[in-house]
Amino acid sequence: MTLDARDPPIPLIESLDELRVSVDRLEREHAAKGVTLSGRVIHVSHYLPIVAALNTGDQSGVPTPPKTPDREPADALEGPTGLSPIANTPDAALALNDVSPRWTLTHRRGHSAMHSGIRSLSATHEQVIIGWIGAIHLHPPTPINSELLLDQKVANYKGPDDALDAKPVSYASVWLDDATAHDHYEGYCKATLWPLFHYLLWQDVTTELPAEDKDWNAYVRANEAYAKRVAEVYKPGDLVWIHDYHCLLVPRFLRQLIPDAYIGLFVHTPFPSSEVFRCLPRRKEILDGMLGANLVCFQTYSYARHFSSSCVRVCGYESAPSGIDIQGVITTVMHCPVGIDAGRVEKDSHRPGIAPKMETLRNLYQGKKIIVGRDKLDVVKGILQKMRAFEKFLRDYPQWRGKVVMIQVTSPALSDSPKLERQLSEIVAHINGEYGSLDFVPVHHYHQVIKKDEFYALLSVADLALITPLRDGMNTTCMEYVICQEKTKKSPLILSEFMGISPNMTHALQGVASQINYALTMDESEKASRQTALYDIARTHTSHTWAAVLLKMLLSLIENHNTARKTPELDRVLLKSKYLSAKRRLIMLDYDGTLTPIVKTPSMAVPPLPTLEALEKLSKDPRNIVYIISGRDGVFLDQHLGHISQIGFSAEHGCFVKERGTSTWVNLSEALDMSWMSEVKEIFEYYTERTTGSFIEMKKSSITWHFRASDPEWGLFQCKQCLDLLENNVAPKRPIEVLVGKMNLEVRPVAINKGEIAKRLLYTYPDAEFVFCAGDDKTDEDMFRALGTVAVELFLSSSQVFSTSVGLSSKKTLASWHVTSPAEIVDALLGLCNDSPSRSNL
Ligand SMILES: O=P(O)(O)OC[C@H]1O[C@H](O[C@H]2O[C@H](CO)[C@@H](O)[C@H](O)[C@H]2O)[C@H](O)[C@@H](O)[C@@H]1O
Repeated sequence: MTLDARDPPIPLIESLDELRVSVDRLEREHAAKGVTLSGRVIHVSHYLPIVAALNTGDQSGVPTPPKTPDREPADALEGPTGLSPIANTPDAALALNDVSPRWTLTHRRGHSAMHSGIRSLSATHEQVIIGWIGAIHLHPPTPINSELLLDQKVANYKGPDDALDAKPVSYASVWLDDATAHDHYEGYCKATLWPLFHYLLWQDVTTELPAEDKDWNAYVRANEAYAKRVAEVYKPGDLVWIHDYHCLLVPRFLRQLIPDAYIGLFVHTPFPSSEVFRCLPRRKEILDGMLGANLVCFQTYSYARHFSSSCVRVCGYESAPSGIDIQGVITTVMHCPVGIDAGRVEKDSHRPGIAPKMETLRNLYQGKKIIVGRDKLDVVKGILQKMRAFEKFLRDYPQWRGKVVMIQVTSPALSDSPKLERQLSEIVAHINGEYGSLDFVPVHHYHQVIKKDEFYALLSVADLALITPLRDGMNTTCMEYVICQEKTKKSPLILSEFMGISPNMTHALQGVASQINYALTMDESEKASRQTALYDIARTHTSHTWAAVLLKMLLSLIENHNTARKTPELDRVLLKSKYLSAKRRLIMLDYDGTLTPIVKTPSMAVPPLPTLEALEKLSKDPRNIVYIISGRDGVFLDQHLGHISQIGFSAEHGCFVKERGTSTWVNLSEALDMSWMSEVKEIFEYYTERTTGSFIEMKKSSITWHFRASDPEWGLFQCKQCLDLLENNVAPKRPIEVLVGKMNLEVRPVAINKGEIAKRLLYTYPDAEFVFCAGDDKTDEDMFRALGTVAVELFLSSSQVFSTSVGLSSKKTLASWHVTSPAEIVDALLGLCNDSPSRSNL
């Protein structure tokens, strides 16, 4: 099978030393520009790497380690960070931490790649690690109320390797009540998000639908608690990295608490195709939660692409070259695969205890080829399918019968699946019955947590590793295998193509039954060359380089983040006071997206009642000159607003004008060359035929091609093609300007724009002492630009001119003020003409 061509392997990255130099350089550059950075990184993940137990008196009670959360099987061992085994015993932890004898803090296993990456940053940065401490194990079970005490203990916790860090690491726990913790993790995370993110729609994993609302509410509560905890420890200039699918709403909640925080989100799981993701009832909330981050990063390009595509398709957001654009605010979307602590694994794989275990295994399976597999007993790991493939191999290649053993280790998953266990036992028994004999057993299945030495011994003696999950965010076992094989057999590796690691491990084999035969008969030189390539990847793409890349990426975005001008929110008190003191007021208003919200079909964008009320009231005041300056044609404006006789109109981006109190439209484009219209129409027709849902809006002097109702990605792609054609082949020869609007492309004469109309009005009413001009899209920027120049000529001070953009404060605009919705514009207008105080005065 071939790889998805769109999912390229990650090119070789900078070495860890080079990355650290780049990070240091970026920080110096920021400092030189006056950007405050604290030199501290806050990491947020579901669990702290700590287990707490309270010994309530019965000394016989020893805390049992909690079940490992959903991570690669290697994590269920002692962890490839190579933690000293002594630290994993409560007594040792007491000695290490010097805590009250009642509390025992021990190292939590799991997420080893993430934690070793995080820890590696301590070489250069101070760090705070925030997470849930987990359920407290009481011996004997007793009610407790010792959170405060435990909080201090956690803050001062020293992990097994913390003493080696150049910069301090501290810990802060998030407190979740039992119901929230349970429904957040076992509920929304494991029963809803996990299956969906691994392409298992819920009916495949359970006969009952997940308790959607209860679990969702707990997910929200838990995510709020994580965000609050970050806010409590946050110092200006901290970089915040939030990890994984348990915390997808934390970026948004944190953004609300600390608007200027530098936030990164790393998703360790797969992110499914938008067609699957859109099945999630809370899809929009999840995406909005994630988009609170400045940077969202995934393991692979495919996952990043699926995420961007979901933002476009589910939320209707725009895709920008580097990420997702929500009204001018960009969330950058990147990918960077996590690796392992290769140096540590290398060292650990040569521990003295391993060689005798390898010898034992060799003697046990003398003369046989050994295939190894180790997976969590989780349906997404595809163990049944792997067994079926092994059976097919024995069926198709009878010459191997009696000569190959498959050693499959499964570690317990979070929640037991008796059905899966039974099915696995059945298929193992079937293969052994069919292809085994009294003195030969082809499949050896061990369902247990094996010791790291045993695991590394197994990986080292193997002739082939078979790692074939149905879906896996990354999978680091294969990297450990490659490291273990370097000094032993250089045996090949078969990987499923549905793993995050696969695009990077291009020298592994894909496919199963026939590839087992191929791998077992591979000559030594091919084995060696494949191993060299795989080893190179495992050694260079480590958990340490991953963490350094994350830091570098977030630091690289800070410049944009800081230099992006924030447009202040419209000051309604100032607006009203300037309005009241002016004897003459000029009010220029765009229509779509300013006086009425953007809707799917242009004809549905009728003015809401408050808009009509505001326009009627404003235009009745003889001191007010009110104009609508729109891209719409005169017919539409007449139909919906024509009855308000004291309003003046400009239609089709300035091509037509209807003065106040008159009923005649004056065509300002009459003298212009309009021969381009048929050519542009033909081009738009070409694209309409090929873009389902798109249509052309023909006006008298301008043409608009709409694609809002089309497939969003195809529509945007076609729009870019069409824009390219118009700009490069038509615009250079014809007197036109091509405008990129809101899900549309517009073409109008180059000589006329909304800015010209705004200038005209400013010169016509030079006695205006108050100017309010509002718009939402790029064509309205022409008005704001004109205001900037003409206001100076007319001696209008900046406090008299209220150019107002509808959009977020970080949207790029020439306007001086912003509001976030058309409703706020209308509310501000009503606030001006009503005697009652405006909303902001209340
Ligand atoms: O200058 P404006 O008053 O803002 O008008 C700009 C264009 O607006 C209309 O299209 C946009 O609004 C539609 C209704 O909300 C929406 O369906 C469409 O996707 C938007 O592009 C209008 O149809 C165009 O003629 C105007 O030029």
